[in-house]
Amino acid sequence: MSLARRAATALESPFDVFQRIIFTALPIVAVRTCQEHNVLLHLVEDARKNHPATRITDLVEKTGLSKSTLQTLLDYMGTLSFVIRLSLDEFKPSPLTEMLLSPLFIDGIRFYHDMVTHAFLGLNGALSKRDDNITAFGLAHNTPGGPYDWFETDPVLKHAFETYMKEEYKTLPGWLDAVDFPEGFAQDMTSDTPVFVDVGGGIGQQCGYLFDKYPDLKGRIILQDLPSVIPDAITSPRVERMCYDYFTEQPVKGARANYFRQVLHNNNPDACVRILRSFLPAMDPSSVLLIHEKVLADHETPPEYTAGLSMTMLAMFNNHERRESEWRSFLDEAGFKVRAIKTFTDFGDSIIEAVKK
Ligand SMILES: C[S@@+](CC[C@H](N)C(=O)[O-])C[C@H]1O[C@@H](n2cnc3c(N)ncnc32)[C@H](O)[C@@H]1O
Repeated sequence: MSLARRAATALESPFDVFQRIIFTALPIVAVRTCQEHNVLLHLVEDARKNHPATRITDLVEKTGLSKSTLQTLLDYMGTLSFVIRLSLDEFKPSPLTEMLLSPLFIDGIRFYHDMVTHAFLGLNGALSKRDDNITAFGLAHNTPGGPYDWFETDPVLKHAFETYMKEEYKTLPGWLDAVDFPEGFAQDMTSDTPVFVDVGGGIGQQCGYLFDKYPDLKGRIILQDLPSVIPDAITSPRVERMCYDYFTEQPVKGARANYFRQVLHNNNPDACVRILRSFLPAMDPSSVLLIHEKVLADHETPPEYTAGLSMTMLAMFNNHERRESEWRSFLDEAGFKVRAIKTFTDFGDSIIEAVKK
């Protein structure tokens, strides 16, 4: 993909480059609008009923949007191949339309459109303030708190975020393809041994991934997150749910694997050091930290997706995705040494295995 993108960029004229930049916000705006007003749903439902096309006058009636608004929106959606125009007044779904109605696209786009895109637009202003305590997210949403505080008052966006976190990586290789968990972390133990603690584990999708892959795994699987998140989490006899603030001492002692997925990239280096140090008293000689994050090569430009996620961290938390040397440096500062780094996607998704020094 990135090769194709570079080839296309090489062919672009200055006029093309300018349009590409100024219309950047439009795909997410057009898709979110068509989702919210059920435009895509009506196209798909008509196709399922074997209607050869959906007439614009029917869409006007069903959505309440005006004919000219629908024409404009659907013209733009057509340029993205998200719908197909058949005539002046008739449309049908493209091969991509139904995908835009799946949980990842509905909730992931809602989360990015309603929350993150505003923060992107606040970034320039926030950086101009020259104050590390001001985030683009805070400025854009006029709030002193961070995104996780915001979720406590906005259950719809909180649900959208949880679905996005659950669904986004399903099509990529998983971390258990890179790590032999039973061999590496589950030897010589009883059913009382804490084998896996998923710290800031959200609704517990990685706990589910572990016990689905290894149904005979012995030992306790523990999911930890904030009190506002745990009630939404997976209910399974295999998973103990626990409210825990990762800035306080880890209460589960001697766990084989303390796993953090996309938790540390929300926190600045000082906060990461504080979080990691809160695990030192809980680590015994068989305990390992498994940090599941992007590990960017020190001297390379990351892929577009990873660089975009890094911009998201900048806008939302004043943070970024980290290079290998940064991970090594603050793990060292927190009292850990890196035992291995296993990278398992083209986007830098990696497991950093770290042990107490
Ligand atoms: C980016 S999400 C990652 C969720 C999950 N690990 C995953 O990868 O799907 C970060 C998680 O950290 C949790 N979190 C934020 N602050 C926390 C804190 N102080 N203590 C524990 N969890 C926290 C959030 O509620 C959220 O579920």
